[in-house]
Amino acid sequence: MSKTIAVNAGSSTLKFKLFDMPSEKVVAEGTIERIGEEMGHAKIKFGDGQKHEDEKPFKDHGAAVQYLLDQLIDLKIVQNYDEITAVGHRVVAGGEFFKDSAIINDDVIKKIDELSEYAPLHDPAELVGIKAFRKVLPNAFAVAVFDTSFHVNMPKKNALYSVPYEWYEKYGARKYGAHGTSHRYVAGRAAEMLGKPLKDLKLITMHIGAGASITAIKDGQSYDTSMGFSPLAGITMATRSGDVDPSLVAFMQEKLGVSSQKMISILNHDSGIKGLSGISPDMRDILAAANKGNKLAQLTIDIYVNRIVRYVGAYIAEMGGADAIVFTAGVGENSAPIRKMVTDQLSYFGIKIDQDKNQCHGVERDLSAADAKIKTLLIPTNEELMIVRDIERLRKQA
Ligand SMILES: Nc1ncnc2c1ncn2[C@@H]1O[C@H](COP(=O)(O)OP(=O)(O)O)[C@@H](O)[C@H]1O
Ligand SMILES: CC(=O)OP(=O)(O)O
Ligand SMILES: [Mg+2]
Repeated sequence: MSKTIAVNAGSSTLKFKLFDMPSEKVVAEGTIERIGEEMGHAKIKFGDGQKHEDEKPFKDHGAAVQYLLDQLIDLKIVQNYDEITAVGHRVVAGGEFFKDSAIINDDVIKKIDELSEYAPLHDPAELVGIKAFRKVLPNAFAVAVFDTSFHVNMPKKNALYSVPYEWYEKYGARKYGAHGTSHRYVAGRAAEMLGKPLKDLKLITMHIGAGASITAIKDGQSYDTSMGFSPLAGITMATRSGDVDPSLVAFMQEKLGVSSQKMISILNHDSGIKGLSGISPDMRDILAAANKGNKLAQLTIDIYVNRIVRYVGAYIAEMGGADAIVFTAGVGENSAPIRKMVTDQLSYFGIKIDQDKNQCHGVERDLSAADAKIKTLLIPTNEELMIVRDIERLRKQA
């Protein structure tokens, strides 16, 4: 039996799933969290319910990938790397070039490298993973699955900025969005849960993790999304600001006497939940601090919830209604209080959850109250499964 590994590098995490193929049975999976922070955490599940955990710093994604490769052998998850015959990598920015997943070769690597400026927090880290796996698995069938592919055909009226049109023609200045693999997966699951074809549904999928984006899905396709030219735009994130007035950026750049590159770095790394609260980029810490009466933590939560509500409201208007909203990713899957705050504020639209059903995390569940007009679904994302399915699809075509 051959094995396929899906590698998913997020801004603060490295996740993997190892599948037995063709059964798609997950034989090992793990997450390395809090990469780049003072203390990191690794969790690997494998075998018959065996678990391995480590509390140690991972200075960057390179360290995390090396750790993962070492553990595959040390924990005897595989005897030999050759057992893994296919590998899929999540890549955030594929620009307009990658309209679909792609078989990795030197040209594809070069192109991803070129596109890195569109997603500086992600693509370089993902390239580290691609190259490290290529070294130990030189013969594996390797595929890159792009976050942006799902959004690439969104209507131009939603993708373009109100700036000189030639910026788009000459430089590709448009909204690319991200998390497409996740939005695509949860939309498909939502259609199954609702028992209707995806193309007949209007959905709003809220991928709220360390990075976060909200997507309006209509006719089975991405119709609009909150991330922009890069994953810096949209709602408040762990360390990313989300939308800000560009004039403020220029103003602050002058006040702080920093370069535009430094300014973008501050907006990417030192803003969002972390910058507002001064406590932590992690919503768990902010909720705990707010519970103890920390006012800035409470304000951070209020801003965070407001941005989500703002986009959901906008997308209901843009699509002329919605059948369901979907919570997914780290915060969406695990935080009942955030789900409650968001849905409470959306009650005007007939969004209403059952508070008992909401007391759960990480399970697929319809959270809607009996009299809700728009359904609220909780759907744990599974980008890795989508990656594995894309690998199989491309393998058949190859
Ligand atoms: N129980 C929880 N309550 C609130 N937030 C949580 C909880 N569990 C995880 N999170 C949040 O999820 C984030 C990670 O989301 P995830 O989607 O896994 O990350 P990434 O964006 O790196 O893929 C963490 O930064 C943390 O803020
Ligand atoms: C694009 C993006 O923000 O990804 P992540 O949420 O994994 O950081
Ligand atoms: Mg992620």
